[in-house]
Amino acid sequence: MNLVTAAEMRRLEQEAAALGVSAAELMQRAGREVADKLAALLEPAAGKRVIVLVGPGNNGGDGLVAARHLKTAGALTDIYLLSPRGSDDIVLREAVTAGLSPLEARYDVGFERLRAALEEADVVLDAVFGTGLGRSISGAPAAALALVEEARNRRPEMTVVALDLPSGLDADTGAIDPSAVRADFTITLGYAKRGFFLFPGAGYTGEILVADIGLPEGSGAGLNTEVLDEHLILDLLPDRPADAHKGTFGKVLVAAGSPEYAGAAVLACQAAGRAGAGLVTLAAGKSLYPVLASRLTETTHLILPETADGGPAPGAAELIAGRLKEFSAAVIGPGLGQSPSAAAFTRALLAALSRPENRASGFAAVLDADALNILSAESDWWLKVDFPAVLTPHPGEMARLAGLAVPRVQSDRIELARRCAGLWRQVVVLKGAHTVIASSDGRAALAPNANPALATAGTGDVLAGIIGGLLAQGLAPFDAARAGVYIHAMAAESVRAALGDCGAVASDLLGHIPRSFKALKEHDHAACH
Ligand SMILES: NC(=O)C1=CN([C@@H]2O[C@H](COP(=O)(O)OP(=O)(O)OC[C@H]3O[C@@H](n4cnc5c(N)ncnc54)[C@H](O)[C@@H]3O)[C@@H](O)[C@H]2O)[C@H](O)CC1
Ligand SMILES: [K+]
Repeated sequence: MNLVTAAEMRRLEQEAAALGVSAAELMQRAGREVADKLAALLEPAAGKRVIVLVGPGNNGGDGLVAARHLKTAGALTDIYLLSPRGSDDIVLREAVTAGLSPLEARYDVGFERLRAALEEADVVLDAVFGTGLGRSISGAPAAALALVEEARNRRPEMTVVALDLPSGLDADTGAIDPSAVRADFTITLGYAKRGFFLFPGAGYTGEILVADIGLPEGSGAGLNTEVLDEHLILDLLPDRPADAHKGTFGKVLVAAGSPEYAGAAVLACQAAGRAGAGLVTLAAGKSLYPVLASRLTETTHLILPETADGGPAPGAAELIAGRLKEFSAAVIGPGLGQSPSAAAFTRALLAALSRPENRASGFAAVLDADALNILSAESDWWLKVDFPAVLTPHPGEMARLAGLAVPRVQSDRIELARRCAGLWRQVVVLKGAHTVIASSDGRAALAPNANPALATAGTGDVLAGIIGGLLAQGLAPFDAARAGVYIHAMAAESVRAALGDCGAVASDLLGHIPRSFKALKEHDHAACH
């Protein structure tokens, strides 16, 4: 599903106008679509009490058109003008002609009429501000939204529906005005807005419904930001031919683990296998072998010589380099640690991978965790990653890679990931609530959900393994990253459904990975038959 900024939405409206679909016509379609979707939510609409809060601009205009259609559908509809609208306002005149008597804030002393209406309302339709919000909300709009919040706290059965977006939510950044009211539903026009998938805004939309307002065919062609959905992911997943053998599904080399973080190697290897790789080989230090081998039944081992401190010895990377052509993918970093020996090993391994003669065609690697931290210690580090890679930083690792502070990373997640993917010429997976996946060609995708069950040690190792497993099966880096993030999120959702928000651990995800693939394919099968 494409996402837009406010400016992109305005451009689409202008393109529609150039094709003969006027703003007035778009408003009529928008209002009618909003009314239809709201009536479907209310089913039946007849007899339900709806109050439409109308702002000064086109968002308010949409609200007036919706109010008229809701009245026609039998809803007991009130319109409440937060600001005066011009006497030549066609949609206001149409509403009045249809028998709606607008209440006006300017005449409503102490907001008594609004308070009374809110005591009986089944639904509040928030048509105060949309993509034209330009400054902090104050005056009557702020007072009215505060009364909605109060009424909803008193009467939780009252439903708040945002028109296009919750008033006070920044369509581009997800920033929230203090007056913003959380919506139970957001009926958004044309395309969902980027701010719906950026916190704190992501916590204000409620369920998102997209209203088709008849933008011209292909209007989304120039858009470069999407939110992942199952149809997209299904198209990306590798085939599983019946006559397959383990070589069909590729071989992953995992360079991970250290005495302090042995579990990361276990999680990454198991996740790669669970994601469908044909064979997983773990390159880790000799002293770790007994522990890891006891935890990894299906994994084979490339045992590395060690230094006294338990890190990879010099020559360990060359040992791997000599076998690299056996592998279609690698996962480098989980639990490696940042000891001098681990740093030297990582740099040598990346240098070996940067020589094409060492790589199978189509090879790609996931660089995760300590591999990223070790890289970021060097200036122009991206010049040393001269092979296809998927970088999977969390915000702290991204900050170090980009040379920025974490708040700066978090304040501009989509565009920063996109810019860095272009500069570093790699796929960047910026993890966090609504993980961003950016490609060097300018495309960006967002994970559809934000799941606190993922905020625990080791889930990143699992994600790195899943992406490595998909790369091994021949997916291009951007495809493997998008599919991996989506499957990882699906697995987390089913873990949360089974275990709740607290107490799930990363290894709980593993069994849910194949189930997520299965659920996707069964859902597709059901949808097609
Ligand atoms: N997407 C589409 O194809 C269509 C969308 N429509 C709707 O248009 C709004 C955007 O309308 P716009 O008039 O640009 O702005 P708003 O209605 O969001 O804001 C109202 C108006 O208020 C002023 N303003 C801004 N911030 C404040 C503030 N804090 N306090 C007071 N006043 C403020 C400013 O002048 C704004 O212009 C979009 O969301 C859709 O709902 C089209 O109607 C149909 C096509
Ligand atoms: K709104």
